[in-house]
Amino acid sequence: MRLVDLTRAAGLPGEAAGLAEVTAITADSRAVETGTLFAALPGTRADGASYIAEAVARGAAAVLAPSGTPWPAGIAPVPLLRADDPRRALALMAAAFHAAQPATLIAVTGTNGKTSTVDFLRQLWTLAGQRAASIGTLGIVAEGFPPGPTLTTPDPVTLHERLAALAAAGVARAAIEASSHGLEQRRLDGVRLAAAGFSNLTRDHLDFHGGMDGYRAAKLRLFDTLLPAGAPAVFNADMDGATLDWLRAIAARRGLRRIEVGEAGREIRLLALHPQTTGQVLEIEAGGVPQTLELALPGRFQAENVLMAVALAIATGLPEALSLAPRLVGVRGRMEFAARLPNGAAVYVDYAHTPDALERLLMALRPHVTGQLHVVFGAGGDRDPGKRPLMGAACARLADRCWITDDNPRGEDPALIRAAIRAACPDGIEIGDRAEAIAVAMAALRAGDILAVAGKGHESGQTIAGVTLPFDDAAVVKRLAGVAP
Ligand SMILES: CC(=O)N[C@H]1[C@@H](OP(=O)(O)OP(=O)(O)OC[C@H]2O[C@@H](n3ccc(=O)[nH]c3=O)[C@H](O)[C@@H]2O)O[C@H](CO)[C@@H](O)[C@@H]1O[C@H](C)C(=O)N[C@@H](C)C(=O)N[C@H](CCC(=O)O)C(=O)O
Ligand SMILES: Nc1ncnc2c1ncn2[C@@H]1O[C@H](COP(=O)(O)OP(=O)(O)OP(=O)(O)O)[C@@H](O)[C@H]1O
Ligand SMILES: N[C@H](CCC[C@H](N)C(=O)O)C(=O)O
Ligand SMILES: [Mg+2]
Repeated sequence: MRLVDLTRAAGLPGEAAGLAEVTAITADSRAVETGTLFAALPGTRADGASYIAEAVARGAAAVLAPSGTPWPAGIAPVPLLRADDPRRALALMAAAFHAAQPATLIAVTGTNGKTSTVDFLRQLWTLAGQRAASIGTLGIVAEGFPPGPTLTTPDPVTLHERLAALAAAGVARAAIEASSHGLEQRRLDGVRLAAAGFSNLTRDHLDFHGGMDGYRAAKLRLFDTLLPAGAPAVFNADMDGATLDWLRAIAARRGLRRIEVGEAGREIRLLALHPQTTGQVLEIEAGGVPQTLELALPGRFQAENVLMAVALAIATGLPEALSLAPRLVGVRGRMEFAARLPNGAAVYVDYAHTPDALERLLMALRPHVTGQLHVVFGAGGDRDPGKRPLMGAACARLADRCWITDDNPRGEDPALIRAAIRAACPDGIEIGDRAEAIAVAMAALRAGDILAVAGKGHESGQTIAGVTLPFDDAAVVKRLAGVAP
């Protein structure tokens, strides 16, 4: 592709482009080959500008860099494109380079519920006989596609290459998770969105965003910058009032088609929720019509995610979405039933790794407990340390027995992470080794008890001191329970 066409797509002046041809785009100097456009981005650990010389030596056809970046001394010149917002320019260029995208693309953001909601959307479309994909923490889920990388929101170069491949394979519908990191880093700026959803905003990722205001602002970009005017915007009306007010104001200012779901919802209102043995019956009012909806999924948070997915599907042309919802099945690692012990006690695996998610999970399990509710949990290293005592407090308040263990300590001392949790969960029993903690907790279960193994959900590895070893909560539970995986 001609460099000048890429600069145009990114809204940059074209003079620097000359006659150069671009055969690939990357933000990683190590992946540069002859003809590649190298985006030199300042990051959290390194500055891409310091790799310009290496990229040129490898044959870069052009370089994209932040405004003001000097050309390194002694390096043969190639076209240098300077942008005030180089990450956005990169995303727009990647979109132009790969061109095709599924016609109906929906983005879902919020602290919790993104993976579940995009999975439910893919399921709804598939149940309706349409080829569909979901993209996010579980990778790319689409028939015939490998899962690929598992950032919640992929980098724009990978994303647009995959979106084009999906479109070429006839996948016309896709739902994608918009993480706050992804939105902040402009990973989605080149995506042509048909609709977007916002589930909730509670504490997470403050290490990256500095505070709740920065975290919220990153998520609001989906609505104030990325979603085209007139497009449907679905909000869970039960989220915190401050964020909902922001969203409503943005929707009004930008002419978005606002749709609200939840107990306080307008378009789909949740009137009552009746837990059943393995699922729940919802009383709802949809489009002003009272009706019941039977779900094969337990837990109020799952009901909220289903209503969000249904509203997004209806808003983008699937009127039968509500009638398909009873056929939705659970998402890997999200309130996943893992095993029942001979005495009847049940074990669930879930991805709750924030204070709110733990609270919602334990509240969802409580109606099913006739004995005691147990939870095995920890907190990830190299992530917001402030959430650790809050996670401890949520478990201390809502579970009967807490087992504090390691999640992914990454580069941190696991004992210090556990101590930070225990400060707010003093009765928690500390067992660092995760498999041992699960085994001890399972051995303590009596008839009528439920154990939640929280924090790692679908994850297939545990990262300790920077090394990831195979570890799968559900597999450990099943092995201990003597159940086939
Ligand atoms: C904090 C963060 O999001 N970092 C992501 C970001 O890295 P970065 O820009 O900070 O990169 P850096 O290492 O400082 O390097 C700066 C630049 O120099 C380049 N470089 C570096 C070395 C070299 O030899 N040559 C070279 O060109 C790098 O490619 C990069 O462009 O861009 C990288 C490439 O796309 C990502 O791999 C990396 O994700 C890291 C691994 C990560 O852990 N991200 C997590 C926190 C994340 O994004 N999580 C969210 C949220 C999950 C949730 O919702 O819970 C997600 O969407 O997954
Ligand atoms: N709507 C919700 N409200 C509150 N908690 C939820 C909700 N949906 C899911 N959860 C909790 O959060 C966990 C993660 O859910 P899910 O993977 O769907 O969220 P996510 O937003 O994709 O998370 P991540 O940011 O890690 O990708 C679940 O296992 C559950 O404990
Ligand atoms: N996307 C989240 C996942 C957290 C999962 C949990 N197991 C942990 O390691 O903290 C993050 O990177 O913060
Ligand atoms: Mg996710």
